[in-house]
Amino acid sequence: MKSQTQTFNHLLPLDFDNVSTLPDSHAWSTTALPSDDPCHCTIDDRKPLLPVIDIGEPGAYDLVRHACEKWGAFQVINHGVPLSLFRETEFQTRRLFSLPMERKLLVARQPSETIGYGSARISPFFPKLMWSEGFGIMGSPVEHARQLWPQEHAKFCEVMEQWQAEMKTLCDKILGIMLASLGLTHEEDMQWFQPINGCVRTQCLLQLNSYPVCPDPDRAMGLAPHTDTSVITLLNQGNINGLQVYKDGAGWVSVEPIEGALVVNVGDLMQIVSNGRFKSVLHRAVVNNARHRVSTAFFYGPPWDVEVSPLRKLVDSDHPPLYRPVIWKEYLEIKKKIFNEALESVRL
Ligand SMILES: O=C(O)CCC(=O)C(=O)O
Ligand SMILES: [Fe+2]
Repeated sequence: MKSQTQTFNHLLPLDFDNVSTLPDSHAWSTTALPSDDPCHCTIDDRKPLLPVIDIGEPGAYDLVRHACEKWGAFQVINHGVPLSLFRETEFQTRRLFSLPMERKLLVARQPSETIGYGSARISPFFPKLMWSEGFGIMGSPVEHARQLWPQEHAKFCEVMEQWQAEMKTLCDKILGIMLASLGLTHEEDMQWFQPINGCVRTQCLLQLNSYPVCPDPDRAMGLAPHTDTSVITLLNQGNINGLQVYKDGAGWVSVEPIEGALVVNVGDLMQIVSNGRFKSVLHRAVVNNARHRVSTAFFYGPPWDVEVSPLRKLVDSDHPPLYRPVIWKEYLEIKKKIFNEALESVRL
């Protein structure tokens, strides 16, 4: 009975609108708290800032390589995605999360699935629950949207499909820049990344995240520390502070929101294909007691059946392969079992 209740809690978020104090289930121990670190919520002058890169500039390749090696992340500007679409996507995201809990539960995510409404998928790996709720979309969200808004779902679907299309095109481009920055071309070096009829075959997930106003943000966690399983992730974090990335030697660094910028995360698969040159960034989201924050994360990866391994040209006698070949589907299963230890477990 007890374990059933726990599983239930891990899947379904709290009805945050009806909670005025932080329940014990969501109160993190002091060692895991965001506020154990001076960087919480404010930008600290002593901390380095996550690089902001204009990908239209000729020097972008070197900056991208440097950022991926040193941080595993950067903010991208001048990427061509219209600001109006950023606003519409945020509007539709807020519209979804502001629905009453009974309605959101109509599209609750099943335990083995990634799409639908629920708690953070990483919840089972932590002793406390997170102050957030999420909604996963793969391709058309129409089935779920129809249940959420029997009459008025067309606009939500249109905006989310347009956002996914823009994110996919931009990921194709950014991955091209990342490979080129290492002296590689996708045609020769990364076979799954070859466009067929002008289109790269990929498997992507759009995750909408919501972090309601929290009565006790210093004792709560929005999204606990994790690396993304993707090749790369494009995150629109909106205009409210909350995202933090971990940098060796600097600790947790807040990522300053910039209107119209997107955060690019190097994911686990990119760390594998780059043979450890690019690092999968550890990151988390903290919460606040004043403003409801939403974000959208677009996880970009190859089709499930593709085998991923360190790219041939990055391996030689001085640089032996650091990771064994792994099929993406298999890697996801490993991640579901051992979470942040997954990368280490495929290391040679
Ligand atoms: O909301 C954020 O800033 C972070 C989201 C994130 O890391 C994720 O969805 O994987
Ligand atoms: Fe993430």
